[in-house]
Amino acid sequence: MSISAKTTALILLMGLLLSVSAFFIQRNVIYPAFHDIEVDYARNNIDRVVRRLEAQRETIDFTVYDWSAWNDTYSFIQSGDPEYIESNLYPDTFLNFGFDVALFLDLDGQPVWGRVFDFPPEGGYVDLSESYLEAAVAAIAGFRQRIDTEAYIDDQSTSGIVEVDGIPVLFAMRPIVKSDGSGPHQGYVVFGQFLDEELISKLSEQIVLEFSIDPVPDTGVPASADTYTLEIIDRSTLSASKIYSIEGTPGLRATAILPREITELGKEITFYGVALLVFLCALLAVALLALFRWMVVKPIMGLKADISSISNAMDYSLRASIKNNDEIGALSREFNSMLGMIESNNTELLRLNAELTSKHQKVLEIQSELQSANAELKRVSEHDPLTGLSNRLALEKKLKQAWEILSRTGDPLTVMLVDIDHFKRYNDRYGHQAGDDALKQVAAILESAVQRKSDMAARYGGEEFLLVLPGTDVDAATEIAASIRERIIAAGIEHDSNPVEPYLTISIGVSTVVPHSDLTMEDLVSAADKALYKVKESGRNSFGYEPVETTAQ
Ligand SMILES: Nc1nc2c(ncn2[C@@H]2O[C@H](COP(=O)(O)OP(=O)(O)OP(=O)(O)O)[C@@H](O)[C@H]2O)c(=O)[nH]1
Repeated sequence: MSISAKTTALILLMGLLLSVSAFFIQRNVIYPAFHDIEVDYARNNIDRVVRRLEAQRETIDFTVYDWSAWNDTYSFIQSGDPEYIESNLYPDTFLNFGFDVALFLDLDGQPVWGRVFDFPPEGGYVDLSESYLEAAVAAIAGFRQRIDTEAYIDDQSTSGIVEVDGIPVLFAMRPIVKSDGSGPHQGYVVFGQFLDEELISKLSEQIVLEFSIDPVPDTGVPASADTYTLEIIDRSTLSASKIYSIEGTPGLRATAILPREITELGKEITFYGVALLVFLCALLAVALLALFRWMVVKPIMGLKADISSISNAMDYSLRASIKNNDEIGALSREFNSMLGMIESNNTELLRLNAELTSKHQKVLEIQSELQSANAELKRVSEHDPLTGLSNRLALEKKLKQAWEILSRTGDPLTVMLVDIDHFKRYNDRYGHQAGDDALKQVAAILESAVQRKSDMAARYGGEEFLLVLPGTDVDAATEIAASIRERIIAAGIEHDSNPVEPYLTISIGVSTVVPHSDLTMEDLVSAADKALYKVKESGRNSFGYEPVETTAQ
């Protein structure tokens, strides 16, 4: 797997991890945070509804307070004077003060005066007293028990919600006292307001929030101030409810249907956040990869191409180009330094090789000279310097070798001892130099007379020569000896002091034997010598044969 592929995989993995992390962070942290904000928002809104209802109750209570601590009301409740009603409590008074129900109760809770009006939106009013007054008194009168008559009477009041013919009525009740707040109290003033659709709609407009109310039966269990009910209706709406309690008694459940804009916003932010992150990760991955390829892969591939071309060309004087001052640049420098070392080693190697070749050449020359010298030494050591024939040393080696070979093959070995007749006289007559020349001439004739490769003509000593003829029997030897004598005569070398003939003559002693262990080489040569002696005795210029006799014989 290439570095590029590994890096791509790593970056993609990191991008994936980042995106997954972002997704889970958005889902488990940000989205729940939005949800909490939405819940707070819902609670705040339903609290606004409850506060608005409470404000409405306070308004009623404030109005009740005005009317209950008024000397005219105090007198009215005692006297029942209709003048008070006619002067103050006509329908418009209801409308102006914002109540629908007005009750003046005596200390026993019996109505001294009471009216129930409805004010339709189209104007005017409807007197509902006949239908609802009795029910309203029955529902409300009992609340006077909540007023503590032993306490400072001017501070006493009570409020509540009752249902009159299925419609909740928000009311306030206070004891009737004198204008200065003193008592004893003489009954109770109650003003109430129908919490009908019209009023709820009006209140909704005021707080810019639609809500609805439902009566809550008094179970006797006080509702907690923090009792909220939140229900998700669908993706875009939720319902928030809270019990509106008065003096600890649950009265109404206020419910608002709220848009889930915050959650939707959270979802959108989560979605777009993750999408943006994924996009940025992809962008970053592409950018990082491009950067990586440009900064790392490209220089490495460049270095690889340089190395390949240098390696293929095997030219270590070339250098890799250094384009960056970073780790890859350092690598290129190291490579170049290594090339320098290789080049220097190569040069040294070539120099050493040339030196070695030259030395080898010299050794070969010396070897050749040595061989020549050896050959010359051998030649000199085995040849006679005057005649060029083999000398005694070579002769003895030859004889020994031929003796050993022929003793195995059973072939005959002939030796001929050749001696120049009266050579002393020749020297005396012609001089020693002429003697040397004559020796050379005789040697040349002897050399040409032995034809086989295995034959040898050697200078035996002085004017004596010995011919060694392996494989030559007596007959052939006799022929050769005769031929040699004739060739010497034919040479016609003047020797006028020779008593035999006026030219140079020779005498030859021949002996032939099949070598065997009972004889020695010396026996053979001795026989030839004996034959020569006999020839010399019998007048010279001839040849003679003498068989071999063992030393023992
Ligand atoms: N010029 C020359 N003479 C040599 C050489 N070697 C030996 N001689 C001579 O050869 C002569 C041999 O003489 P002798 O041994 O008496 O024999 P000869 O005179 O040949 O008599 P016969 O052999 O009996 O016929 C001597 O005078 C030697 O000096 C040589 O290398 N050069």
